[in-house]
Formats: sequence, C-alpha cells, structure tokens
Amino acid sequence: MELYLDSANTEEIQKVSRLQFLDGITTNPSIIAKQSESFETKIKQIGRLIDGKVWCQVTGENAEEMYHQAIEMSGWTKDTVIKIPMNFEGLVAAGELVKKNIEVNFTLVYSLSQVILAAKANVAYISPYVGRTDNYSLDGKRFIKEAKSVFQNLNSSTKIIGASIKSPQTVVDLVHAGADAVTMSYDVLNKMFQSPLTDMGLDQFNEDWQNYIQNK
Ligand SMILES: O=C[C@H](O)COP(=O)(O)O
Repeated sequence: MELYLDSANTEEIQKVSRLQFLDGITTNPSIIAKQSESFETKIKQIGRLIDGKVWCQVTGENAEEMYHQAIEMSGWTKDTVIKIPMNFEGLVAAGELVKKNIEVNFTLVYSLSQVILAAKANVAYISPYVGRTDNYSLDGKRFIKEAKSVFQNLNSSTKIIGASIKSPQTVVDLVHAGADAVTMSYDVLNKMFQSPLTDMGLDQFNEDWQNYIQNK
C-alpha cells in the first residue's frame, strides 16, 4: 500500500520526510493556493524535500491546455504524477499523456461509470474523495470496494488512492475496502500513531525503569 501526505506546507513535509516509508506528497489547487510561492517554485521545492512521487494538478480548461501543462509539470520533479479532472477534456488529455508513459491520476472520481472510463483510459490512479462523499451521506468506503471490483473485472491495473480522509479509522476502512493507496493531511497522519494506551504503557515502563536504575 502507498501512503502520501496531502500538503504543500514546507514544515509539514520536512517533518514527515524523516519517515522513510512515505511514498510522496499529493497536492491540489486549493492546497497550493495556501502557499506564498509560485506553483512551479513550490512543486520543485517539494521535489527537493522528499524522496518520492510529487502529485500536481492541471488547471487548464481544455485537453490541449491540460496536456501542455502536464508535459511542463512532468519536468519539475524526478517523479511526478499528473492529476487530471474526470471530465471529457480530462479523458482526452489523459489519453495523450498515457501514450507518453506519464503517470496520470483522475481526480474527483465519484461514480462507477467514471471508474470504467478510467480503466479504459489506462491511467495509473483514480482518486475518490471519500470525506466529501461521506458528507453527502454516500458511502465512500463502499464506493472504493465497488471500484476495486470493477477494476478486477476489467483486468485493469489502475490503482485507487483514497483521498479527502478525515480520520485514522477511515484509513483503516479504506485499506479493508481494497484501496491501493491513501493520502491524508498532516493532522490525520499524526493521529494515526497516537493512542493513550501507548502513552500510558510508556509512562509505566519509564517509571519502572527509573526505579530499577536508582535502586541498583
Ligand atoms: O486532493 C485531495 C484531497 O485529499 C482533498 O481533501 P479535502 O476534501 O480535505 O479538501
């Protein structure tokens, strides 16, 4: 399973880059818009901070614009995944990029008919936005399970990256549902390793150890 941080914040990226197993950084236009640097400067900086894939999203309004942006962005880091919106123009652009062996992710995927088109387009990833799905009383976990089964039925190698994750339990649910990858905020990533039982156990070990070495 691949695990990504969904952020463009330098401090957050520097901290998590110490985790050797992280697969990279995902971004989107809203995440980039929170930063002071230009898009290109920011993505290149992330590429220097992390040893892994850097995901960036095209903002063009038609296939041609998306394609040219994607080609340019591919040169910004050594391992770039291009995020393309799931719509007609995006499908056209993705076709051209896949031919050039560029890794493409269809973003904002919410229906199984979109999943079928993604499989036909032979893209590397799709990203269903689980938290946003759940906000509309639709079942994000179930959608990932069904999308996985569609890919299996079609013998597709397209991977599913669960996005818009709001809690560690959602990560667990998505792994059970068959997600190949997950991306989460710094806040959710930090909550993943926290447990009051771990803290209590560690406090007890420390206390016992101090007593032991003092009485030796
Ligand atoms: O780019 C994908 C993000 O995971 C979206 O997350 P969000 O719903 O918290 O904006």
